[in-house]
Parts: sequence; structure tokens; C-alpha cells
Amino acid sequence: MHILQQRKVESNNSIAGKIGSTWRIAVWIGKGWRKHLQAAVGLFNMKSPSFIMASSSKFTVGYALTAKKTQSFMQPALISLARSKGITFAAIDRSRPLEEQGPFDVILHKLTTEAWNQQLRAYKLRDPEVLILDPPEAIKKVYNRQSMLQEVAALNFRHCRGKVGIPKQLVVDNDSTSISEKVARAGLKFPLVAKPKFVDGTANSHALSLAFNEVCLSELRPPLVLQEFINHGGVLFKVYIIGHIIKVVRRFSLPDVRENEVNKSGVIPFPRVSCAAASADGADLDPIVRELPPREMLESLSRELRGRLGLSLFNLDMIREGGKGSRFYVIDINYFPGYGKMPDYEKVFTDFLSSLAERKHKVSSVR
Ligand SMILES: Nc1ncnc2c1ncn2[C@@H]1O[C@H](COP(=O)(O)OP(=O)(O)OP(=O)(O)O)[C@@H](O)[C@H]1O
Ligand SMILES: O=P(O)(O)O[C@H]1[C@H](OP(=O)(O)O)[C@@H](OP(=O)(O)O)[C@@H](O)[C@@H](O)[C@@H]1OP(=O)(O)O
Ligand SMILES: [Mg+2]
Ligand SMILES: [Mg+2]
Repeated sequence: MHILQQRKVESNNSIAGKIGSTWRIAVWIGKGWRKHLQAAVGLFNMKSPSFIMASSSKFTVGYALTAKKTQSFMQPALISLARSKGITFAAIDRSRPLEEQGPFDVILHKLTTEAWNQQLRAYKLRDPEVLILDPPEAIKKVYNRQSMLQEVAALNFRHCRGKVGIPKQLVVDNDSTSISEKVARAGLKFPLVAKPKFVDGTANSHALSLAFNEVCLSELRPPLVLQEFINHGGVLFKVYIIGHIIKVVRRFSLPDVRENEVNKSGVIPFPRVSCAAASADGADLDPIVRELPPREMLESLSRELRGRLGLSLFNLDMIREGGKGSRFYVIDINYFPGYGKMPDYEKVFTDFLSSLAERKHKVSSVR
């Protein structure tokens, strides 16, 4: 059993009472003496303030994010809405061992070093009931553009409202001189989008280019993924997934490539065309191109992918072939994307965390 009970200690006879009747103590029932001991240490040892804070709230979400992500995600609106639902966010102190912090009901993180993953594993051993969003092994899969889309391909997703696949692609790991041979062997059609194989949060991993013919392929620097460019009407759909909740926005994207452009030469680098500033939601678009992918199709697809990828927090970049019809492609998956720019993100995220708290409460009350 893992129930956090809060008690106002009023008895001056109790040990806690000796340090003042206004103290609240958190008592973990059924978690064994170690947890009691840690709670007691947290209470009486003033060196552990984060522990005291964490244990006096109903549902505590520890977070470990980059400074940039913290700034965009941990906005006051989210913090206060979550607090009104009994959810507290606690910054994980990266200068101290994670094991000494908490207890956390959830750990939200987007750090990828092996040392950090090791800390998460150690924490999970200490507190098996913590929910780590998301497990490092699952995140690793989407930090590599080779494995990123494998589950989408394997799913062979067909729904009565549409089909979803991935563009034909090829991974190039070594010597650039043989790229054209590999491309010919794989039967890839130009133009191709060249993407760095590894996504490591650096600007470099988002440095993409278009290659229009085989002559220029030797200019490319592996390791990379070469993906067939799909005309899609210049609009991309970002499907944000937050557990069972999905939210879709439109972004501008690369324009279609016409037949006569296919002979362009050279590798043409392009900037982050579909970034948040490229929102197309308020734009005057062709009504066919602007039509969002069918909701039931996306719900079913995201449910499948959450299971297969083992992730709760990610987005899919999706395009519609030719800008019309029911053939879709997933071209990119991002772990813990820029939720802070998503409309209503504070409500969506609070609802998600509330659903986790409710589930945890139900599980503990049946034990
Ligand atoms: N196969 C493709 N066909 C057509 N357009 C594509 C394709 N792949 C990428 N693009 C275009 O290039 C943009 C960037 O590609 P992608 O999303 O793979 O890169 P990224 O650096 O991972 O982006 P993000 O900032 O979303 O992480 C897309 O938003 C889309 O406009
Ligand atoms: O910078 P933003 O807030 O826009 O978020 C972007 C995020 O950067 P961050 O992790 O530093 O926040 C990127 O992560 P890295 O690949 O670079 O790790 C990637 O997930 C993008 O797809 C996100 O943009 P979005 O897809 O949501 O438009
Ligand atoms: Mg993308
Ligand atoms: Mg990406």
C-alpha cells in the first residue's frame, strides 16, 4: 500500500509536536521503515527542505528540464492551475543526487546523459511507484531518426478515415562517396530530404537540406537519413500527444516541388520551416489543404503509438499527400516538444496530471 496521509500534529506528547503544533507530517503507510525513516529525517533535518515541500502536497511532480525548456514549459499559468488541483511542481536539484530528493509521484524530464538515466534507475529502485515520464530507453528510440519512425512503419496503420505511413527512407552511416549507389539500390526518388541521423537537442541535429539529384549526394555528411520528399500542399500538422489527450495545430512547411524543379542542382539547406512562429492556424489557406486529419483516426493512431513507443509525451509531424485526400505520412517524432506554445497547454497538462493522480489514488485505495 502506498497512501500518503497528511496529518496536523497537535499532540505535544508526540515527537513532532515538540517542534511545533503547526507542522504537518507525511506518513507513508505500508512502505516499510525506510520510507518512515526518510520522512523523519526530512522533517527534523532542516538541510532537506525540498523533501518537506514534496511530502506535504497531494501530488508532486519533480521536473528536470533544460533551462530553455523550463522557461517555456514551467509558466506561472501552469503552476497555479496545477496547484489549484492539488498538483505541486518541484524542481529537481541537479547538484544533488536524485535519490536524496522527493518523494515524487511523477518525474518529468528531458535530459539524456547516461549519468542522468542512471540516477533515474536508482530512484526507481528506491521508489518503484514513481512514474517516470518517460522511460529513458523509450526516449532513446526517438533520438535516432532511423528508429524514430520504425513503429509507425511496422504499424501499417489503416483506418476507415485514412492511411498513415512513413516516406521511403535510407540510413547512411559511413563513407559519403557511396551514397548515390545506395540511393539507386534502394530506389529512392528525388528530391530527398537529408536529416542528421541523431537528434541530440543541438541546432546541428535540425540542420536539414534538400538534395535534388545524385551528383550532389557526395556533398552530404553522414551519419544521416535520406527521406523522399512528399508534396503536401505546404502545410504540416503537429499532433501533440499528452497521454490520452491530443491536440493538433497547423504549421507552414516546405512548398511543393514542381516537376521542372527536380533538376535543380546542389544540396539546398533549409531553416526550421515549421517552427512555432510558422503557425498556419489563422492563415487564409485553401480549405482542402487546411482540413485537419480526422480526429478518430488520430486518436486511434496515437493510442497505438503510445503503446508501441512506450511514451506519453511526444508529438508527430504529419503531412497529407498532395495536400488532399486520406493518405498521410509521419515525417518526424519529437520527445517532450514545445508544449508551452500549444494553445491551452496549461489546462491540457493539468488535466493529464490530474488523471495520473486519480489513477494512482484508485490503485492505492484498492490495495
Ligand atoms: N519527407 C518530407 N517531405 C516533405 N517535407 C518534409 C519531409 N521531411 C521534412 N520535411 C519538412 O522539413 C521540416 C523539418 O523536418 P523534420 O520535422 O524532420 O525536422 P526536425 O528538425 O526534426 O524538426 P522539429 O523542429 O519538428 O524537431 C518539416 O517540418 C517539413 O516542413
Ligand atoms: O524549442 P521549442 O520549445 O520550440 O521545442 C522544440 C524542441 O526544443 P526544446 O526541447 O529545446 O524545447 C525540440 O527539441 P530538440 O529536438 O531540439 O531536443 C523539438 O522537440 C522541436 O520539435 C520542438 O518544437 P515543436 O515541435 O514543439 O514546435
Ligand atoms: Mg519536425
Ligand atoms: Mg524533430
